[in-house]
Amino acid sequence: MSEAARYVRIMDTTLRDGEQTQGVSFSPDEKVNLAKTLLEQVCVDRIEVASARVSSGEASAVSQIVAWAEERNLAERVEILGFVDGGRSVDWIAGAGGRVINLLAKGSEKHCRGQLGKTLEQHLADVRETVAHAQARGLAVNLYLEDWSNGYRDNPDYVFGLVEGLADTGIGHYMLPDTLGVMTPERVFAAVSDMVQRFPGLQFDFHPHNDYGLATANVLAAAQAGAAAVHCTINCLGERAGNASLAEVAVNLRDQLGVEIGIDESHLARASELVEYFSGKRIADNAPIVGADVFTQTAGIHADGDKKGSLYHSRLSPERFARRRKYALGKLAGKASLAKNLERLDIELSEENQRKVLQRVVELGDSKKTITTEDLPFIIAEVLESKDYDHVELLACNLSSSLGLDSTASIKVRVGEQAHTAVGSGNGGYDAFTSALAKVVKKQGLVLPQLTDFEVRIPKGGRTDALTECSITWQTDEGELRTRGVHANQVFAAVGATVRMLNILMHRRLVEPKEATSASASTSGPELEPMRVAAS
Ligand SMILES: CC(C)C(=O)C(=O)O
Repeated sequence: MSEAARYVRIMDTTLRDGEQTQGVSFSPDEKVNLAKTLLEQVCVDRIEVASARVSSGEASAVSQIVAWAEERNLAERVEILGFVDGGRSVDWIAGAGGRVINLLAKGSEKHCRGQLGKTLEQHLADVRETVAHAQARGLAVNLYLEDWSNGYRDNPDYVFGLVEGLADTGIGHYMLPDTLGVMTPERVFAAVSDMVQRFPGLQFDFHPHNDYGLATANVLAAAQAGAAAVHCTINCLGERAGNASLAEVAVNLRDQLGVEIGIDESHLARASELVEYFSGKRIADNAPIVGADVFTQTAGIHADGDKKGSLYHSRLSPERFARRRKYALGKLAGKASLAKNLERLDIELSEENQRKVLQRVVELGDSKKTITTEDLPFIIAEVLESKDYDHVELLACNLSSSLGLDSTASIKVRVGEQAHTAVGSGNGGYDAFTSALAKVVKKQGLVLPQLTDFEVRIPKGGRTDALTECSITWQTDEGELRTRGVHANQVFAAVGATVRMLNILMHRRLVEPKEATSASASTSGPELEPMRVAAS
């Protein structure tokens, strides 16, 4: 069979190994949602969702996932880690409705002797008994050879003896973990090839760890050596340095090895985001495929190449992952970066005004500010002294915070031509401010949009007098909007970002429709709807 026709299965263990990431614990509901995403949207072949006997919450998560999977004929693709423990794991898994046990056996003689105090023969007998018990209770069995990487290196005969001694048991997959993430691609290739050739009738999985940062490379080596399946996790979660990133594994198997896989790449970024929310572990902005910035061209020369016909083309196009190319604005930006951003905002500027705006963008970049596409209209407004984004202005604001009492805010805000005052209280200065602001915007028949992310940063170095940058993401009727505010006081940075958001939304509602109307030469024009920026 040619390499291109070979199908390599992917087993995702975000919900088991991923939960062994320090500080990560998924609730049963989160597990159910992630299981659905993995099987139905990302389309991995198998998922490992829990370790047996962990808790009653875990049993409930397994039951719910399996019940959902049963209805869709997917239950055989849901696996649970279990132990050689006199049948207790088997009973726990069967009791929760599970259909597959991934049984953890000792893949290294050192562990077998040192941890269990047993010989290979004794361990084999225990494993065989557990396998028979699992099968009697209707479970399919896969077998992990724990610490196989070191076990194979130190005493391969022990490993061969273990596999040979189980060959007649009907075990589905023999799973070869690099438990401590110590292998190199060359070692993985040699060792997996040896196992595959020595036991031609068996199916081997490779289970990586990323301690040396080689997990993805090791997975590729295992696939090349003939592994039937490889393991990975979303966002590279997993014990210590993690497992291997599903997104990286998927694109490399496809693009570098040309093997077939079942993954739907258009769901990778969304799944990664979901895991970020549920795990509380943010990924780096430059994480391949799923990081926030990996489709952003920063250098003006790259933007120029794109403008002149995709000269910097790569197979990793953002569209492939349902994402969008962005062009960063900062001190490295050039005319083409600005042009691409203006295009996205549908703004046309004369050559002269583009030159002025670019100059300002570079100046701001020089003072280390990051500039978002959404900032651009403000820079344009500032540079061209346009009043376009001058719908709302905070004229005065007094915030007070104290221990044991609510914070209070007293504000004076201009909306259009009119000044309004309001007071509010809340849990912290910003909460108090938004409660006062909500009263002002309510008078205009508006509600503030939902805030979905709030990030405060200071420049590296951590001076207490540093500027603070607050980035807020809002869910508006027209999609996500991110605005920034910069101030020495972090609450006022957030206040700045909020006023900016209101100006953008008011501009969209009050000015852009009018422009569209006059551009289409209508004399009467439709009545403007009252602005409702989002459901509260
Ligand atoms: C628990 C086992 C299967 C594991 O994750 C490993 O050995 O890496």
